[in-house]
Amino acid sequence: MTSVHRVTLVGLGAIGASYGERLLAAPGVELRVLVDEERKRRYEQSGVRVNGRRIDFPLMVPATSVEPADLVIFCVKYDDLASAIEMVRRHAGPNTVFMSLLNGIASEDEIQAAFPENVVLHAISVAIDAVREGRDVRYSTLGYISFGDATGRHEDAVRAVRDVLDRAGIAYETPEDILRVVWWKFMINVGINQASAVLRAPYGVFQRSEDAREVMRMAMREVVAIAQKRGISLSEDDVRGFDDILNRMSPNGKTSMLQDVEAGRPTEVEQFAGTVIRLGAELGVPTPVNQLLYHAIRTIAPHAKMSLASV
Ligand SMILES: NC(=O)C1=CN([C@@H]2O[C@H](COP(=O)(O)OP(=O)(O)OC[C@H]3O[C@@H](n4cnc5c(N)ncnc54)[C@H](OP(=O)(O)O)[C@@H]3O)[C@@H](O)[C@H]2O)C=CC1
Ligand SMILES: CC(C)(CO)C(=O)C(=O)O
Repeated sequence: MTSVHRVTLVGLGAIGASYGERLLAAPGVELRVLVDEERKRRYEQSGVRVNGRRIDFPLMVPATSVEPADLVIFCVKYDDLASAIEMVRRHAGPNTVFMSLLNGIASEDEIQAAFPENVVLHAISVAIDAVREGRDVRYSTLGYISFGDATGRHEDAVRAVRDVLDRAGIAYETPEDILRVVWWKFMINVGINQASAVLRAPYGVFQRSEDAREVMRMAMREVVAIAQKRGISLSEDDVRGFDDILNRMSPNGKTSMLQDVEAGRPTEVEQFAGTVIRLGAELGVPTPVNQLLYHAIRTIAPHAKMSLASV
């Protein structure tokens, strides 16, 4: 792929609407936001706002026949990834590149399994402080997207995605070792998302309280121990290094997991503590902090019946 023209976005929530607004305005980009019939009706009725401005996103249902996308971007929560993958099939052609901005370490493998012949880039969004209430999304910083090709075979796809992000004015980095960065972000989410959910704490609480930061760090250190066993070079410096990013976030901003808890939505706890507990058991790494967080978060938020606790 040499350049990105058609972009299909699935998931018009906190991060999807924030990046979607930029992509919609980008020169040479035809954005299609893929939704089911029910969501289309709902979004058209309520409108979608980003930082207080109504944005008329081009909503498209899966049945509409379209030219394949050059780039598909997933911005759903993990529980909705399987349905999003099915919806996107008609937008996929042999040259479609996929990118998932979901947190956690599993979404790229699931997308690759569904589209084995396509290029799937690894990506995460760092330091964005988007908050969604209903269909109103607000952010003070978009942070940046860190992305790359873990196989080292698709430099052309990386170049094309860089170019479209440049046109959209979305900041990015393309690190040498994207898998390390994905694990680094996983460490952050296991720490701050889960600590913020149980403490009901926006970023300002972590900026002020050494105790809150210590709750977060205790959970992160279990990810560091697991990562090291898997040959991924995370360390205490990475745990401490997150303070710089945290201190730049809006004090009123909230992690996606705290937003889920407050809105009564299912959380991504299976992807965070659930994964840490499972990998810890496989690798002989104790994970008491994540076990506590796992059960605490499942106590305060709706969750799937099948889970780590019931298998
Ligand atoms: N919020 C943040 O600051 C950050 C979030 N992330 C990660 O990004 C991912 C998305 O998070 P976030 O944006 O907060 O989540 P949101 O819940 O705000 O948005 C997800 C959106 O996906 C929509 N959706 C779900 N299933 C489908 C489907 N089948 N077709 C079309 N749309 C669908 C939902 O629609 P509806 O609302 O109508 O149900 C929802 O609006 C998560 O993995 C999160 O961990 C990463 C970095 C920062
Ligand atoms: C890092 C953080 C906390 C904000 O970008 C995030 O990824 C989330 O809220 O899910």
